[in-house]
Amino acid sequence: MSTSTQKSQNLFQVYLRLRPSQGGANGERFLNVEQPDENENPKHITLNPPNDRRRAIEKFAFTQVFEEDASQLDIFHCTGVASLVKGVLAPCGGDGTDALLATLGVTGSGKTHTILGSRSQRGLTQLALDVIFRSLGQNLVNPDSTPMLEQSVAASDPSEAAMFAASTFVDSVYAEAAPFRASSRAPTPMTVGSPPFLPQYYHNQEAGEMQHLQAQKTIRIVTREDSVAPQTPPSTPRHREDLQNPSQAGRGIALPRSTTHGPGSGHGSRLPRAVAGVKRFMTTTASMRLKTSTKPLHSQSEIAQTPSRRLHRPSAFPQQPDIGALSVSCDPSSEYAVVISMYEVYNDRIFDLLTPPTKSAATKEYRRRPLLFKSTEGSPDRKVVAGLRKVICGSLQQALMVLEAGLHERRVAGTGSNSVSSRSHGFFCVEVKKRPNSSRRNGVEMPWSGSTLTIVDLAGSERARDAKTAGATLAEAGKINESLMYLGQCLQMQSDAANKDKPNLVPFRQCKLTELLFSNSFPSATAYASARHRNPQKAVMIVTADACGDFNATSQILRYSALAREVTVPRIPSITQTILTAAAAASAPAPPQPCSSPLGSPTLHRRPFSPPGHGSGTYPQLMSSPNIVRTVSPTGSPASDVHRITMEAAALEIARLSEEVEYLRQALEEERSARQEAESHLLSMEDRMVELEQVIREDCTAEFERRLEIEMARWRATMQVEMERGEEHWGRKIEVFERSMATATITITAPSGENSALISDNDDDDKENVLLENINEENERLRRDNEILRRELAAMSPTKRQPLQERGSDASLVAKSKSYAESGSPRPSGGTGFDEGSLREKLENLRVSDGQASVRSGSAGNASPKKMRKLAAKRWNAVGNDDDMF
Ligand SMILES: Nc1ncnc2c1ncn2[C@@H]1O[C@H](COP(=O)(O)OP(=O)(O)OP(=O)(O)O)[C@@H](O)[C@H]1O
Repeated sequence: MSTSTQKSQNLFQVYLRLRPSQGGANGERFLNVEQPDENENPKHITLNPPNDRRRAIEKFAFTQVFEEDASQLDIFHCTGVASLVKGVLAPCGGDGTDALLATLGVTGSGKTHTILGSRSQRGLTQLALDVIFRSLGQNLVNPDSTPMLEQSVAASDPSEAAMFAASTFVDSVYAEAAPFRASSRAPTPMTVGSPPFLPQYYHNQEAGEMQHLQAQKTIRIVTREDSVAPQTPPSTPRHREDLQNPSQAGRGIALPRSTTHGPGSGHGSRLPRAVAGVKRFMTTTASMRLKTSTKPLHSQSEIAQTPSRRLHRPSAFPQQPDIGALSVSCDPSSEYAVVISMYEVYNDRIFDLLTPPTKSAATKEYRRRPLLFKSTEGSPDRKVVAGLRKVICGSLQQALMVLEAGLHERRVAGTGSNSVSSRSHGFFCVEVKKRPNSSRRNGVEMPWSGSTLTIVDLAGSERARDAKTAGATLAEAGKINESLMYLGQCLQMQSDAANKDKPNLVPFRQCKLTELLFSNSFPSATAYASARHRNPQKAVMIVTADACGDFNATSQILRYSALAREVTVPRIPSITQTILTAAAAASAPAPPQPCSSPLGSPTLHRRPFSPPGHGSGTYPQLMSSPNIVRTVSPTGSPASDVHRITMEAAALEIARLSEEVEYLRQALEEERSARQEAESHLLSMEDRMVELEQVIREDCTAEFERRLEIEMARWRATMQVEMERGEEHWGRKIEVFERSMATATITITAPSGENSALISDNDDDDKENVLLENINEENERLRRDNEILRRELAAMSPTKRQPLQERGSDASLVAKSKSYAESGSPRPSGGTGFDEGSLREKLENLRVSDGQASVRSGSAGNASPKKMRKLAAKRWNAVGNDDDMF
């Protein structure tokens, strides 16, 4: 198991850190570190299954193993965080190398403690930030004094991010610095202040060092009692501001101020106040996050409903361990900008931790929108988390404030295994952007490039039975375990590939977590073709474990994360063999000699195990079974022989039954875990469906409102047009009416003279047209009547025709007309000929030009067309009466 050669081949360097023990199920230590050769670091551990001698002892290899007494500083130095930072800063020019630092382990094993530290000790994140800012020194651009920095960084950022200067962001998130005081809300983690009920020795300023040591000591003595499941039912995720937040005094001393639901709260009621505070402090201080809750939230929607409030500005951050002497070099010919972003992977979806939730218009709930991990226009060959909020920090202090704000939003919950358990995989990204120094000096805006250090605090794997989770928290656990299973597969593939010298085929696209962790591990397909070739990231995984914790969960994690694994110890003889040996020894005072048995078999064997339902027999069956072989002492009495045979059969039966029981127990365990997984999957699916439904409803409502708006606008426009048209119509009518009134007035007031003649002329034209129209209509009618009459006439007898013919038939009329035409003689006026000419004559007659007629026609001109028609008809009748046309 050589780890040195693997160091170069693996995608991850894998370190193991053991936490100070809390005690396992029975407090038995199952994990031992193998002592290394002289001047070497420990690299191997052995895993001895507790209370189960039949399970093999396994041996695992890691890049390095850190024992319980390893400090944060040891971890920082030995895992090579400084060299990761150096790769990111790229002191020799170029874009540098992306780096990934992650922790993996069972819930409560110390992942968050390692990555984020406690209120007295800094974690790897704070230490890495410290090194970055100290190393950049004068080369770091100050966002507050550099105009247009956000714009220029945003222009070179491929992830469609919203860029902010840290001062703007911090002012929007934090309220003004306030002195320590009791409030309705727990203060921000790591806030320094003097709790009102500190015991005397904590208040002693001169004893600062002692306090510090005391604080560290308290961290080391976390007891199992402190971490037992809360009395209240397990709660679901909650906001950090809802978590109880003990303050920190001086250097890492802090006591809680309110009673909580978390572990320790139960003790708090029984212990004196200060002691209870210390007790709770012990359970909570080892992580810088807030661990216990004052108000449990029961579902994700409850979280969504909680509007974000302004946080209390932290007044100080821990300074230990001190790495003031450490800095790495940066590129002196470049200027740098440090850009920070934070997000979490929750239920396989990505949520920004620096963007506050927004209130949904439809549901009135506060929700975060999931983001996509995708290729963008600016990054076609590499996927990026698109649409994050990113903050440009000009100092370590600003970066820590941003980190604090992001952690405040991360989902945590109290479970039976950890009082504040991370329910999501947290990603903290430090992008170190760089461009040539000369860029601004020459007035030419050069694009920013650079690399990213990503620090990941993974959620811990957990067993529902131990964690005592239910409902949404159980569903989350299902998702967490599922994503960790995929991560395990990827890690196993990488170590298998490294061991077998085969190319890495890591199935990292199975879930968001593995995609985010591994997608930068390989050069992209198009990277070689593109001008900017990026190196694969350098990655460090720190596996955390409790040597006395949950054996099954720990061994599972170690199995897939270790760089190499070996089964070193053969199986211990089974119970069957033990019983048989004992039975044989008991019943054989003298060495037994084989003799012919009734069944005639020569040797004694264990009956092979058959799973239930495969013909396992009862005692009489066993006795008659040909597989059973008995040994009979030649000197023994028949009674003792029978006794011995009975014993052997009993031993076999016991062995068979115990194997059967074992088999059933395993099957049951598998079934149970499968059921739990299925249930949690179902719950998470239900949650997802509810969320989807909500999103669809919101979308539908928005769409409906949009369409309604369009329809309303269209309707309003149509109505406007109609109204205008109506107004125009009535305007025209009124105009016509007014004109006719005016004409009538003029005609009445000036019946004679020049004007009168003129008006009369126009009126005459109008009258003529109307009359002509009426005459044509009348003509038509008369033609029809005429036709009818003619038909009637044709149907009559000749005697009856005569009188009518005398009145003049059509034919005679036509003839008459013809004769007039031929003779050229004028037609007699008032004749019965029905032709246009005579009608015109009649019209001419009608246009009697005396003043009276003009008046009448003038008034007719003002009348409606209907009235005019009536008038014309009357006149026609008058004419008809005068001159009978027929
Ligand atoms: N090396 C350590 N030294 C001191 N205390 C530790 C150490 N590791 C863990 N602890 C303490 O154990 C408790 C649980 O640790 P932590 O929250 O880091 O676990 P975790 O692995 O992040 O759990 P989860 O996955 O549920 O979030 C914390 O109170 C922490 O302070």
